Amino acid sequence: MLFHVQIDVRVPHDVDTEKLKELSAKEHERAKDLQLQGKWVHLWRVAGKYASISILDVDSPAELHEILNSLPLYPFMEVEIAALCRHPGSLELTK
Ligand SMILES: O=C(O)C[C@H]1C=CC(=O)O1
Repeated sequence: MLFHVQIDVRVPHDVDTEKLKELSAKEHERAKDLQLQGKWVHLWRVAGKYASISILDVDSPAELHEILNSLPLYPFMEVEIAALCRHPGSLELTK
């Protein structure tokens, strides 16, 4: 199942800079693992924002929830999700 996921990161002003750096590094490691597993198929920065747009390919909404919940920066994230299905005009060149 494909999901479009928009993540806006809202970091509270009182978060320690070093702690934030550490969480960001862990976040990128986790994102890398999920990409290598084929779960996180697109990861794009939204230009000019601390935000991203992603496509995840997971087995269920429950798995998506589990993955998002496992992200180190999750406590600071606002997440918008849309479930995707094939558009009838798509050439179906990808799965
Ligand atoms: O946008 C960020 O850098 C925060 C977070 C969201 C996805 C990811 O890999 O890191």
